[in-house]
Amino acid sequence: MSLLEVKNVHKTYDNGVEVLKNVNFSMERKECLGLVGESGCGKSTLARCILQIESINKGMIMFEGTPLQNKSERNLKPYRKNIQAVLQNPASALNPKLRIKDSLIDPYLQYSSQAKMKQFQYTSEENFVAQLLEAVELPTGLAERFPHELSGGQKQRVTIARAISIEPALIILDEPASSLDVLSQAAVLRLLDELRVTLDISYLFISHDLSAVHEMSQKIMVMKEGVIVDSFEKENLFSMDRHSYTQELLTMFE
Ligand SMILES: Nc1ncnc2c1ncn2[C@@H]1O[C@H](COP(=O)(O)OP(=O)(O)OP(=O)(O)O)[C@@H](O)[C@H]1O
Repeated sequence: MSLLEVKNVHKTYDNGVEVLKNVNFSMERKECLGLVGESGCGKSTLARCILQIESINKGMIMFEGTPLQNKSERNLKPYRKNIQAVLQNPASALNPKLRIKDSLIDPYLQYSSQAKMKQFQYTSEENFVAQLLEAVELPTGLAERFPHELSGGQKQRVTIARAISIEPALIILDEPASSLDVLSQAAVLRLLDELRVTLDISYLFISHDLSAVHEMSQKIMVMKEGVIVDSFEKENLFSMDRHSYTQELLTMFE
């Protein structure tokens, strides 16, 4: 059984614009699936539909074989624990009024009854926060600070630490490094790649940057105007039978 299955998904916003058109794909455990496409093609809408923040008009989104739509918030809780997200802007993901330690402990407090922990052991709040900061290569001294006292790269590492803290099966990474400078981008992507292997997590890695997607993913999907136009194993990116749009994106490949 696949970890995530997206079947014939259509999404139209209230303004009548059809943003997702018959989207189909599945994801396996421990893999990184890349989704690339230009701005406005519907990538973040798809992410929000999988996260059950946005409803779909047609189709099905299944996690470990169970359809997620039409579930009550109470019945969705185990899935919310298992599908976490790291988004583009870390500043808006962190509560400015909370110290880093309080932001880090919050998902565990919400989901501890659902969390079967393998990697991070909760013995005390201080120790748990220290394990998380260490996992994302931040000094433990940052625990007492507020978000505005951290750099963009450090803030994004904190949001990654929050996402992994409850050991989800899947993390949706929506442009996780795009707001950072080039050096921090590379460092954050390397960290994410290492964490996926250490923690046995799957990623849906969403980006407009084909080279970053190629670097991170085992499989790649290409989206254009709400349609998955191409889908292939990473090794086949340069193959001659790629869709013309993938070939267009390849001309910008760094
Ligand atoms: N809440 C909304 N209501 C109406 N239209 C929306 C809404 N959110 C997004 N859209 C529209 O849906 C389309 C897809 O947007 P989406 O954010 O999913 O694209 P994207 O590929 O993630 O783009 P980007 O990389 O710039 O974030 C765009 O035309 C956008 O204007």
